[in-house]
Amino acid sequence: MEPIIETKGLSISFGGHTAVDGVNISVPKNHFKSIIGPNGAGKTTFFNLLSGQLLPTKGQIFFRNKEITKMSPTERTCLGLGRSFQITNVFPNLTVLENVRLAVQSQAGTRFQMLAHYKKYRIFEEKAAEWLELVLLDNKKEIVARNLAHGEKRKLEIAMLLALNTEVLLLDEPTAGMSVEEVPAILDVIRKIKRGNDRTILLIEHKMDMIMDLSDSVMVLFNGKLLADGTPNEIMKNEIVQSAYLGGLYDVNSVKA
Ligand SMILES: Nc1ncnc2c1ncn2[C@@H]1O[C@H](COP(=O)(O)OP(=O)(O)OP(=O)(O)O)[C@@H](O)[C@H]1O
Repeated sequence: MEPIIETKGLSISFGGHTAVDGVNISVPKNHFKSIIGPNGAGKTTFFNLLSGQLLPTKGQIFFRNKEITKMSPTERTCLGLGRSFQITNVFPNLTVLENVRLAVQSQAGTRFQMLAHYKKYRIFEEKAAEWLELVLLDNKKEIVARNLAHGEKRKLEIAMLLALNTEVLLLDEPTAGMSVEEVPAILDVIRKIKRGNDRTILLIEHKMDMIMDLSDSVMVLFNGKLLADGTPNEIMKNEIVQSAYLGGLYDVNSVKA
C-alpha cells in the first residue's frame, strides 16, 4: 500500500548530540503505529520533526509522497498531519465546548467575524458537541477548561485534534500523568478512533499493554536510532529489543502468536 508518511534518513543534532539518527519509516494509510523506547530515546523529538516544530539537520519527510521537510506546522496541519494539542494550547478560561468549537472553526478556515452569523456558529457548535461525545466529555461541555481534571484535559486535547479533521494523528503519551482510573476512558477513545478506520495514528506510549492492544506495528527508538520496526509480536520477541529496552521485564509468553 502507498505510504501516507515516509521519512528518509531523518536526523537532528543538538550541539554534538544526535537525538534522531538516520530514521527511515514508511507508514501506510489507516495504519496504527506505536513508538516506544527508553527515556531520552528521541521519541518526542521524532514527533517534533514530523509535525514541523523542529527542522531536521539531515533527511526528508514525505506526506502522501509530497516532500514536507521544510513546511511549517500550520502548513502540515492544513495538509492533514495533526499533532495533539498540549494542555498549554487549551484556552483555560473558555468552556470545553468553546475550545473545541474554535478548533472546528479553524479547520473550516472561518474568521472570528463570522461568529456574527448565528447559523454558522450553531453548525460549528453542533460539530464540536459531536467530537465531545466521541471522547466522552459531552457532560462537561459548559465547564470552564481550567476546572477539568487532568485526564479530562487530555480528552479535550484529543477532541480538539479530531476537530481539525486531519488524516494523520500524532498522539504523544495521551495517558501521561493520568490516574489509573482515568486510563480506560482514554483507551476507549483511541479504540473508537481506530475503529473508524479513516485515520492513520502514530502513538508514543510507555504502557506496553496499551501498545499490544492497539498497534498494527511498533517501532523502537534507542539512542535516536531505529532499533526495530515490526508487528507487536515481532517486537516483543526481538532479542535485541528485549535486551536493549524491555530488559526481559515483559513476559514474551503472554504475547499471542
Ligand atoms: N531542544 C533540544 N535541545 C537540546 N537537546 C534536546 C532538545 N530536545 C531534545 N533534546 C535531547 O534529545 C534527546 C531525546 O529527547 P526526547 O525528548 O525526544 O526523548 P524521548 O524518547 O521522547 O524521552 P521521554 O520518554 O523521556 O519523553 C534527549 O537527550 C534530550 O535531552
